[in-house]
Amino acid sequence: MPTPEILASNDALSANTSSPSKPTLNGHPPNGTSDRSQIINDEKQFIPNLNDQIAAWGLRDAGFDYNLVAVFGSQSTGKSTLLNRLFGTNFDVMDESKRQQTTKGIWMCRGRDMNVLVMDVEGTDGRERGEDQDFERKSALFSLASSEVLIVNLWEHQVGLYQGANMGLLKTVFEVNLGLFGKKTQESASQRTLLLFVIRDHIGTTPLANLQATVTSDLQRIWDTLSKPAELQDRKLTDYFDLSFTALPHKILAAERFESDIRALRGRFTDKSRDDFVFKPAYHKRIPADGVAFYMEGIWEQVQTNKDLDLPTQQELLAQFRCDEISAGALAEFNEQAKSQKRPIEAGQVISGLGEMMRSWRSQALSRYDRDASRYHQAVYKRKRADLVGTLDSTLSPLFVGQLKNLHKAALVSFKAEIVAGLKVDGYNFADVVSKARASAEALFSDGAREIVVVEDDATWQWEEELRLLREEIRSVADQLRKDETKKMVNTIERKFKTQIAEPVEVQLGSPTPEIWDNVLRTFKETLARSEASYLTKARSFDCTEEENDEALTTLRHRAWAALRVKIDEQTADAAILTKLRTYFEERFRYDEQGVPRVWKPDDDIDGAFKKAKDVTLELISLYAKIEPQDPELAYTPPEDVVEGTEAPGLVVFSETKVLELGARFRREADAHYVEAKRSTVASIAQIPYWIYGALVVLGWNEAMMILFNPLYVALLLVLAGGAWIIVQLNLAGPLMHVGSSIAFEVKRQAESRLREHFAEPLRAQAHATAIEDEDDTREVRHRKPEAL
Ligand SMILES: Nc1nc2c(ncn2[C@@H]2O[C@H](COP(=O)(O)OP(=O)(O)OP(=O)(O)O)[C@@H](O)[C@H]2O)c(=O)[nH]1
Repeated sequence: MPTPEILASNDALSANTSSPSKPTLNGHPPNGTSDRSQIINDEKQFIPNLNDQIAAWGLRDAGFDYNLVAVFGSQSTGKSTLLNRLFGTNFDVMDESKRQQTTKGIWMCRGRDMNVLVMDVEGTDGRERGEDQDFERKSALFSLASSEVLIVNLWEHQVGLYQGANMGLLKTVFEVNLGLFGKKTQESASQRTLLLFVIRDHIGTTPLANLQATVTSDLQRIWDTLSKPAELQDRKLTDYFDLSFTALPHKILAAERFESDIRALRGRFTDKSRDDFVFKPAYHKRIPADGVAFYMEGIWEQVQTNKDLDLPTQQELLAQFRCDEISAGALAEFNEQAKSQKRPIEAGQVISGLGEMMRSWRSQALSRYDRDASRYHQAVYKRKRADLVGTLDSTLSPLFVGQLKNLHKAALVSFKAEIVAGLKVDGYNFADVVSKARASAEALFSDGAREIVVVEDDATWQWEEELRLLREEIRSVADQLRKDETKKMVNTIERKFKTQIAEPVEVQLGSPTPEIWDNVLRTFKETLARSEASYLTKARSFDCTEEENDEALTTLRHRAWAALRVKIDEQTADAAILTKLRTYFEERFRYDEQGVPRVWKPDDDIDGAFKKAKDVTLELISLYAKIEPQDPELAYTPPEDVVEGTEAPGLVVFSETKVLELGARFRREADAHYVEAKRSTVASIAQIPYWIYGALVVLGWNEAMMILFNPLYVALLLVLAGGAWIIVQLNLAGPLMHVGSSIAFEVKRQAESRLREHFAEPLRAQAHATAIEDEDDTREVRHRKPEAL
C-alpha cells in the first residue's frame, strides 16, 4: 500500500502532467508511476496502441489475473484525484485556478503495484458537450462491457437530487446494462457489476446509511421507471448489480481524514482476504488481458456505429481473433523447428530421434496455444485448437512420410549389405543368411517407424502399409538373389559335370565297341544324377520353390546334354573321327591278331585283309552316326525345348551326307594303305636273288684266271696299284672316293626308278578296279549293325 507521501507526490505530479510520458520497462517510469494512455480521444476515436500499452504495463500475459475498474460521475467532482489516490495512477487533475474540464474522452492507466486497469471516463453533464448524451451512453456501454467495478463519484450534496445529473447517468447505465446483459445467456448469467458509490465531501451530519438508503431508493425508482422489454419486466436491479457505498470527507477541510479514509478504501481494492474486497470473481468480464485491447476496440466500433452491442458475439469475435493470433504465434515457432529437419529428410537422411523432436515441437506449440487461448470462448478455442492440430500434423506428416521412405531405403540397403556379407562366409546357408538379413532390415524399419509415430492410433501416423511394401520389396530382392544364386550354382554344377564326363566319355569314344553308347550314356546318366542330387541338396538351403527347382533342373539337364554333345562332337569332329577310323583300320590291316606289324608277302591275301578291315571300319561310321545304346534301358531322350537360347542337339551325330562324306574320305586313306601294302611286296620282289652272285662267280672263273696269269694284265694291275699308291700318298683318295660313290649312287637310283616304273603300271590298274568294287560294298555296310565287329 503506498504511503500518503507517495500518494501526495502522485497528486502533485499528475497535476503537472498534461501529456503522456514515454512508456518504460514494465509500464513504470523511473518515478514509480505507470503511464496513462488515452484510449478514446476527443474525437470519439479509439486509439489503437492500447495493446502495446498493456504490454508496456506488463499485463499482457496476465490472463484473467487482472481487474478493470472505471469511474463515472459529473465533471470536476474529483474523479481523477480519487483514482490517483486509490491506485497510484497519474491521471490529469484539474488546475484549481482554471476550473475547466480536464478529462476528455477515456483514459486508462495501470494501478501502481497492482494488476488493475483503471479507466478515467470523461465526466457527464459537461458544459463543453452541452446536452450531448451520446457520449455518455457510449462510454457507459464501453465501460459496462469491460469493467468489473463502476465507481460512481458524487458530492454529498447531490444525493437525493433525483433530477440531478447523476440520476440521468445512472438511468443510462441501467438501460445499457439491460441491453448488454439483460438476456442473461448461460455465459452472462453469473455476470454482475459492482456499483461503488463514493460520496465526496461527506460532512458527517447525515450518516452514510441514510445517504445509502436515499441513493438506493432513487436507484430503485429509476429501475422501476425504466422501460424494459416484456421478457425482462420482472427483473430486479439486484439481478444485475451489487451496490456498495462509501463516503470521503472534504479533501481540503479534512485533509488528514480524507487521506486515511482513502487508504482504507484502497484496502478494499488490494486485499483479497477482505469480505468487502471489491473485485469479486463474478464481476470479471472474462476477457483475457492479451485480448482486452482488441475486445475494447471491437466494442467501441460497435458502439460508434450504433449497432446493437452483442457481447457474446463480441467475445466470440475476440476469441476468434486472439485464438488465430496465438495459434499463428505457436505455429511460427513450430514451423521454424520443423523446417530445420526438412532438408536432411528430403536429402534422404534418416534423422535419429526425429519422433522425439516432432512430439516435443507439437506439444510445445499446443501447450503454448492452450496456455493463452484456453481463456477465450471455449467453443472457439476448441475449434481453433483442432485447426491448429490439423496444421501441425500436416506439417509433420511430410517429415513422417519422408523419414518412412528413408527408413525403407535404409532397410533395403542394410538387407542387401547383410546378404552380401553373409554370402562371403564359407559354408553359408543361403536361406539362413536371407532370413537373418530380412529380420534385421524389418526390425530397423519397424523400430524407426515406431519412433516417429507422433500420435498413437491415429490414421495420419500409420506405417503398416509402408512395412508391407518393404516386405514385398525385400521378398522380390531375395527372390532375385536366390535366382542369381541358383543360376550360379547351376553353372558351378554344370562346370563340374563337364569335367566329370570329359575323360570317361573321351576314353569311351576312343575305343569303339558296340556298347560304346551304352557306356557313354551310362556315364552321362550317372553323372547327371549326381549333379541333380547335388543341386537338390543345395536348393533346400536356398528355400527354392518347386517351380524354381523344376526350372533349374530342366536347365541343368539341358546344359548337361549340351555338354555331352559338345564332347561327342569334339570327339567326332572330322579330324578326330578320321583318326579314329584310321587307327581302327590300321589295327586290323597292318597288324595281325597278335598286334605284330604285318610284312606282306606276294602270296599273302592283301585284298581279302584290306576289304575286311575296311568293311569293319566303315561300319564304325554307322556306329558313331547315332547315339543309340544296345540296352534299351539306357536310351535317353534329349530335352527338346530350347533353354536360354541354346538348342540342345538330338541323338544324331552324323547326318546321312556326313556318313557318305566320311566314308569317302576314309576310303581314300584306306586306299593309300592298300597301295603301300602292295608296294611293299613289289619292293621285296625287286631285289636281286643271291644265287645270281654264285652263278656270276662260277661263270666268270675262267676270265678271272686269265687276267691273273696274263703279264700284260699284271703289268696293268701293277700300274693301277702304283697309281693308287700315289693317290693315297697325295691324299687324293677321299675326293676320288666321293666322286666315285656319287656316280655309283646316281647309277643305282636311275636303275631302281626304271625297275619300279616297269612293275608299278599293272598294279595301279588293279588297285583302282578293287576300289570301285569296294565303294558299292560300303553303301551296304553303312546301314548294317556292327555285330560283325
Ligand atoms: N472540494 C473538494 N475538491 C476536490 C476534492 N478532490 C479534488 N478536488 C478538487 O476538485 C477539482 C477537480 O478535480 P479533478 O480530480 O480534476 O476532478 P475530475 O472529476 O477528475 O474533473 P474532470 O476530469 O475535469 O471531469 C480539483 O481542483 C481538485 O483539487 C474533494 O474531495 N473535495
